[in-house]
Amino acid sequence: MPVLVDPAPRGAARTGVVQVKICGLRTAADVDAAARAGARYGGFVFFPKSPRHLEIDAAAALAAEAPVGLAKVALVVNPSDADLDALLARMPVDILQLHGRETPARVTEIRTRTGLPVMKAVGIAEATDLPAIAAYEAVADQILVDAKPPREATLPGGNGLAFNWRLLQGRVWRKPWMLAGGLTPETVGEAIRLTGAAQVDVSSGVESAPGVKDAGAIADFVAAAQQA
Ligand SMILES: O=C(O)c1ccccc1N[C@@H]1O[C@H](COP(=O)(O)O)[C@@H](O)[C@H]1O
Repeated sequence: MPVLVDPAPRGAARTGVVQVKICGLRTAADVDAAARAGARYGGFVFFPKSPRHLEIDAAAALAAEAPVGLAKVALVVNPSDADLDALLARMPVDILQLHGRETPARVTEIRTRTGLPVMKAVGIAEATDLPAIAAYEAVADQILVDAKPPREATLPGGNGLAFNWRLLQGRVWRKPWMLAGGLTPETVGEAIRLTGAAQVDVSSGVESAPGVKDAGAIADFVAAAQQA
């Protein structure tokens, strides 16, 4: 599996087909639905408080059967070295998604230690949150631009919450980035048009219940993103 970097990552001047990540895959049918729909990335969540959480062996079994074209993204939150060692000893992972309070120094450490591409999530609610993206693009391979979770939220992501996409208009970053946060088959086209995102990520927006993926919604989401 080659390192996944979008050919035209630098902001609004998007060219080519939008690449899609379907996050929170929990069953073989979910993996199949994502791959058949044309998703580029499949996300596996390792966060026990999430309805999408998987034990390592369950995720490893799904990952082993995933088609080559679907990059396997392991979503972890403030992982210790021991957590990472345990995960990577048992599961083939193409990209690590860091979705906690990992500092830029910790991102560098994890990238060096694991040798894997790292995608760092940055939460956005207002313009003052944007400078964090620059700090992380210096050290991560990709940035996941997500909605900032509300203070009372149990999950650091996967809350089905969108942010004001206009905040990203005209912004240019050096590294590839992916738009996330409350996207749905109905809204992803507008989100892409407003932000110029070349990559998008969804979890709640393609579910019939928390943690239960809907194959039809996955197909609709990927089609809408690719047609935007
Ligand atoms: O999906 C989860 O349960 C989750 C848990 C902990 C951290 C992140 C999580 N999901 C990520 O959040 C964004 C947005 O998700 P949504 O589409 O708004 O539901 C996405 O990147 C997921 O990978």
